[in-house]
Amino acid sequence: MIRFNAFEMNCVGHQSPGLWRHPRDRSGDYNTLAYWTDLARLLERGGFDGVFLADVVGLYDVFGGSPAAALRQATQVPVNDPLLVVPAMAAVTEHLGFGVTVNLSYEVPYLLARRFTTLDHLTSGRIGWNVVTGYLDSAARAMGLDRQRAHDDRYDLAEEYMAVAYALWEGSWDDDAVRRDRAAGVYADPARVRAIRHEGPHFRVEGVHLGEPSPQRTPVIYQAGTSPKGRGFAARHAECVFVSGPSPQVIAPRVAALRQAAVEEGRRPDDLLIYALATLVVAETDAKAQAKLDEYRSYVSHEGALALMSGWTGVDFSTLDLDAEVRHVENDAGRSAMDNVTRADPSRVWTVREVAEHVGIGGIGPVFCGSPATVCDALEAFVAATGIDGFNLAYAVAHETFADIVEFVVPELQRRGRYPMAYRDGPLRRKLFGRDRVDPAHPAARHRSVTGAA
Ligand SMILES: Cc1cc2nc3c(=O)[nH]c(=O)nc-3n(C[C@H](O)[C@H](O)[C@H](O)COP(=O)(O)O)c2cc1C
Repeated sequence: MIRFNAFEMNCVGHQSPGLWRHPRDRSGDYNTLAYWTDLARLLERGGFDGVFLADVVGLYDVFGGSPAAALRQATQVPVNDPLLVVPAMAAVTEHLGFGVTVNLSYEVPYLLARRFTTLDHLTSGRIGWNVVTGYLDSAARAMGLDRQRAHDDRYDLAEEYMAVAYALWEGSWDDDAVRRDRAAGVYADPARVRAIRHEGPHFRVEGVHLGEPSPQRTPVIYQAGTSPKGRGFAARHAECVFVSGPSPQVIAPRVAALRQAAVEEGRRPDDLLIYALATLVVAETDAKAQAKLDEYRSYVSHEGALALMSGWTGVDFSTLDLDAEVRHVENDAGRSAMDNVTRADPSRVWTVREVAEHVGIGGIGPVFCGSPATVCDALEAFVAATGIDGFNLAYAVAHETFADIVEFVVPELQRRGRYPMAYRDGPLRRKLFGRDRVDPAHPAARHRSVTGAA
């Protein structure tokens, strides 16, 4: 089976800088409820596993040393809170999952754990957390730091953060703690609820989790870092992993390394569902699809694309000649973004111009363009070449790109027996993995048997 996620963000244009100017693009309506409820209904009609909401808490101000280009081009700014649109989407759907990005570097674990518990209740167990640590110094400065933590230290902090969150979700309330016994006048049995006690280098927490047990308790954990340190984190914690790169040559070794790392952590290779970034431009015929893509491309903003790339990599692309070759640099921004256009595929050399053109539609992932048959052939070939489980689909034009996928691609994949015909019932984790609670081999499960009363 090939699985689909929709890649979205509570902002304008997300991964296709400049296309907000397209006359049919709706992403400028991101600050209305109808934008999100229409999207949710559409994706559920197409049997998508979920909508994955990206987020950043800073501005893309690396390009030209200022946020001017990002602001001009709506390069992931303005950006609203991703968690707050989830209840509206949940209210109009029954099955769609919600993988929501929250950067833990600037959130208190005790409060964030409660927000996820709240959403797990309100979505009937359809919430997931894309755990990120950020890559923008602008975010760190806005939060009172001089710069962000060093790359690998961010993952160390994340490791401790997860232990606190798991203890709150899994260890504070027993399964039978909530009695709701009207006759006895007992809502919750105090003997079955306890404070978690954590003391580590970054966090000291003593407290009872504020929310009562939700359907999944721990949200489905998503992760998207593929540096060696990021991969280790994913191998321990992630249930779903998002990878991105321009070609199977870049993606395949990352997928193999992730599954191998999961095995080294005592998990099974298929305990990870891996989704690769891609954008599909599809129409009745190859010629019509190509015409559509050409028209989309005429709206691409190169400045916006390079502002994005500069933010992801921490390298100011405005200082480079458009025809210069992109060379590898290591710094404290994201590592995989730079690798994608440098050392991940030594057979391919990228100029700055080529990066701008490529990133302009759907970010750093590939664009598959053509008739339903052509696109489905390409998707099947990509899966066979990489070992991924599905695609994290970006849009060129909101919501037209997803509407085309639901109309053209999903039925063709179903006809080929490569796409689910219906959702499974139950929480997101049951739909994806056949169980409501984390697998016993997952580190969250270790926090289940805490003893001692509050
Ligand atoms: C498909 C995809 C989506 C991502 N979404 C976000 C996001 O929404 N917010 C964020 O701060 N980082 C996001 N990231 C960045 C990762 O969380 C991570 O910081 C980045 O890939 C660098 O990690 P690495 O150096 O371990 O590779 C995303 C990465 C990928 C591949």
